[in-house]
Amino acid sequence: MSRIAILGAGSWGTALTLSLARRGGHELTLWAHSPAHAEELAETGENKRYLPGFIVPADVRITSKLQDAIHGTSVVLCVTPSQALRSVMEQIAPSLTKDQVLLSASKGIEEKTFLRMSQIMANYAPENPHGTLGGPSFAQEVASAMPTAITIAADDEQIGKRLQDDFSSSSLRVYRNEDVAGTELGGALKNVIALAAGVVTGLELGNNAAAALITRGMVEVTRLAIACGGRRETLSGLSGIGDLVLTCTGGLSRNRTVGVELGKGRKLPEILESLNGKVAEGVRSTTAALGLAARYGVEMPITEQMALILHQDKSPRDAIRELMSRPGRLE
Ligand SMILES: NC(=O)C1=CN([C@@H]2O[C@H](COP(=O)(O)OP(=O)(O)OC[C@H]3O[C@@H](n4cnc5c(N)ncnc54)[C@H](O)[C@@H]3O)[C@@H](O)[C@H]2O)C=CC1
Ligand SMILES: O=C(CO)COP(=O)(O)O
Repeated sequence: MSRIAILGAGSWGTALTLSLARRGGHELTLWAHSPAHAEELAETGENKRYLPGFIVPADVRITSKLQDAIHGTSVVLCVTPSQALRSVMEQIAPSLTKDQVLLSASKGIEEKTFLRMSQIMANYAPENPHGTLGGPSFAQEVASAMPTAITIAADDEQIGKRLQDDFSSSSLRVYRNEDVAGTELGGALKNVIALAAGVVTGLELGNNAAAALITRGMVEVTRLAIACGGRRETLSGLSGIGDLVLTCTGGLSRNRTVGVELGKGRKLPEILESLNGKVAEGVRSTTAALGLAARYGVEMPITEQMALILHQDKSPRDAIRELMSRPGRLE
């Protein structure tokens, strides 16, 4: 049995809580950022705002107090939006004991520092074991117990095996690897490409264009991940091509949806407003991805055009035209 704190009661934190509860054998605490949200969750069991239609079992403890949430747990699962992880780590670091495993399930890169989630966790808790959870996994489908395969990466093999066992169930198949950097970057960078795939769909450019975008997107994601220390095999796996395909083609993706709306000509602030507090990580990870690309001298033409659309109001049609008119090159 593990005592697990789930930090983040958005759709993914809630879906993982439901999945862990269904597996059974754990003591679970779910932390919600807002006290009002925690109160509503504790009272009704339903996460009406972020994952309506599912009931969190009554034996899952709900709290809005971070110290209470992590106290006495063996695993601390961080599932906040990426840009909020630093603030959570700052608050919990003084109370952590060295044996508590820190596992991130967020998919983003910190905007100002270009750091991955595990690097932020290691900054605040260098002696704690840590890992990351990735792979193609829409929260609604996991919450519905639809068959899903994910991957958990941890540098320490024994920790990885323990986490694999903790999360595995009849509807959640968990693979394992030791490439934390590759797994995190696969998850974060696919969001940028999903925005671009959405743009292509919103512009009604056809299936050929979408397939080209996904394929060339994968090339630049892989290039950067490898430059940052990731392994090519990881990018060919669930947290690379698996998550990229899901997010670029699945109607449930928030990132793809933002791209579709941009392609249709709507403006970013208005689109973000209509997400009603739900996070589309790619919007802020695009800048960080470009920062990393510059640091490592990696070419990322799709990411570059996506940044111009998002942050400099470039017309999506002009961005695609520019991608199409790049000089011919070897594949
Ligand atoms: N929803 C999904 O299907 C999946 C999401 N993820 C990742 O999980 C992470 C969390 O996303 P979702 O659960 O989808 O979020 P969401 O979009 O459902 O909800 C946003 C969450 O952020 C919280 N929040 C807002 N400001 C905060 C702050 N300052 N500090 C802490 N929390 C704050 C809100 O209370 C809410 O719980 C993201 O990195 C996302 O990429 C990963 C796999 C699947
Ligand atoms: O990461 C996801 C599925 O694996 C969810 O993607 P979105 O954040 O685009 O909804």
